[in-house]
Amino acid sequence: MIGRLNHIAIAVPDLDAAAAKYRDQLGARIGMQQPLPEHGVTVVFIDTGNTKVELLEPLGEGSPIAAFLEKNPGGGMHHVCFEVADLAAAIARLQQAGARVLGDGRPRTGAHGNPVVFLHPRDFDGTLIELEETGS
Ligand SMILES: CC[C@@H](C(=O)O)C(=O)SCCNC(=O)CCNC(=O)[C@H](O)C(C)(C)COP(=O)(O)OP(=O)(O)OC[C@H]1O[C@@H](n2cnc3c(N)ncnc32)[C@H](O)[C@@H]1OP(=O)(O)O
Ligand SMILES: [Co+2]
Repeated sequence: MIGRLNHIAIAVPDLDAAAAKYRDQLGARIGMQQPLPEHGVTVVFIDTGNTKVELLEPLGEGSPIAAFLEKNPGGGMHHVCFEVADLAAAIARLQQAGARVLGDGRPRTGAHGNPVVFLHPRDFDGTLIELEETGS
């Protein structure tokens, strides 16, 4: 069911500082900062060729990454995102198996304009998983 690894997300306390490190020390190509208030985060994507890194900084009150950064003030690996061709079918299969789709269980529009959902980390060995419908 899952396809390519679309991105690995890293929560950071300071997005400008993190992006500068990837650019200046790792020689990475840094995308534009995207504030996504509907997701409570500001993101920067880094294209590594075979996948992407998503740097995440909290935005606004009640950010879903706020508690994570309180526990990990220096930042850390936050989630992995896999591509799926049919998100509705994936959700049905996961819920049938007892996995929890976060929020109201319905897809939202993610940073790439595609439908996304998140799966509870306790159901996947302590890893928060994002599924993104890419249609391929
Ligand atoms: C920009 C859009 C999009 C994209 O297109 O790429 C994004 O990536 S947005 C990214 C941010 N959005 C989200 O993360 C949405 C889904 N996340 C959530 O709903 C919450 O973060 C969460 C997973 C429910 C956790 O919320 P939190 O407030 O931290 O709840 P708890 O403290 O109750 O945590 C429960 C449990 O889970 C552990 N946890 C929390 N976050 C993670 C994590 N990132 N990875 C692994 N484990 C995590 C937390 O430690 C608790 O564990 P226990 O203490 O063992 O109960
Ligand atoms: Co993501």
